[in-house]
Amino acid sequence: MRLAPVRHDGRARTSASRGCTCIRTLTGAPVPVRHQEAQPHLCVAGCTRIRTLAGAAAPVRRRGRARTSASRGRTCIRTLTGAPVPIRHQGAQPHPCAVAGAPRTRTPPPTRGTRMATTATTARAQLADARVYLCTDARRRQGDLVEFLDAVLAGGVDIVQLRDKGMEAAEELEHLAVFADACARHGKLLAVNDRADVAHAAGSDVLHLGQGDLPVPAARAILGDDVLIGRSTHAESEAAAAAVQDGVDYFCTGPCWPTPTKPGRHAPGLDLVRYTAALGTDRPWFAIGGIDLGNLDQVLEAGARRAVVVRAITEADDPGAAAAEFAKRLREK
Ligand SMILES: Cc1ncc(COP(=O)(O)OP(=O)(O)O)c(N)n1
Ligand SMILES: Cc1ncsc1CCOP(=O)(O)O
Ligand SMILES: [Mg+2]
Repeated sequence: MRLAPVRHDGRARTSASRGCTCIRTLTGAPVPVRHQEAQPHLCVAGCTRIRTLAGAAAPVRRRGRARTSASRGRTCIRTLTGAPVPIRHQGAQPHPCAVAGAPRTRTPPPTRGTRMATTATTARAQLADARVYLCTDARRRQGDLVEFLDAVLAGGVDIVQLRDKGMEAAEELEHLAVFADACARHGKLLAVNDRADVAHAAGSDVLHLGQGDLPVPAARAILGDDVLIGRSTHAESEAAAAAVQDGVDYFCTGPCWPTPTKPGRHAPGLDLVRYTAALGTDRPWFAIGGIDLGNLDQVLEAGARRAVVVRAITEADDPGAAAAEFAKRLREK
């Protein structure tokens, strides 16, 4: 993944605001990014901005820290809905706001909700160690989201994704704030499905993209390098491509069995799991689709060491115990 050169030009808009436009070229194509600020921009020391997203003005505190000599990462802590969330930026050059004289004080590590934000390095190490990846809806029917998340994350789920198709972004962000707090309590990874803009706004560790979703370079243009990106694969050619594609951190193969959770999706079955295992890739990959505790041994025998699960945990009488059993059996292999 190429680092993105970022030009950050500040210019006064009104007496009370400052606007700047960052031109990012992550995929070769320049992407204008507009900011609205309430005060002079203190990128390194932290500043308060008013950012207008979806028409809503939100105070933003911005913090920056050097990553490598060629790149800088920044995390903005915003309060859009009461819950602070980080925003990650990538830039290849020192941020001109800092060059323009903002005080360069050491900043505390970025935070999301009540937790220390997962650094990209830590998140990638966690991904490498992950065995159980849960996709769940927001439990609106059960009304037990917090308890459910605490149970499954304590039980052994390593990554949890909010997968609630058709939900509007504002509502998704509200639920994701609850997921983020739960992940913070348990030190686990938060994943967003489909939408890079929502992953960015939620400060997610992970974005999951299917074959028909946003192309990976387009998602990287929004998210930078620090958010992990995963892909779905349903055929040998897709799995082989995902194993080597730039910008992909992990991939999933399946469905292993037809599943009502993904209606209409042809199931390539365990042959695809066997094929993927034979690739011998170092890139983390998960088997998905129709996996439960009754057929998990077949998935393991086919060569998978990681699994994505929906119903076998979300519909279990004891979701925490089901998560623990998946974790135990995947880890003892
Ligand atoms: C971890 C994980 N794996 C696969 C999927 C499926 O993604 P996709 O094929 O884009 O289908 P939808 O989930 O978007 O309906 C996933 N979401 N998460
Ligand atoms: C989202 C998705 N993509 C392929 S299979 C699947 C759903 C798996 O759900 P379940 O574990 O309930 O079969
Ligand atoms: Mg998708």
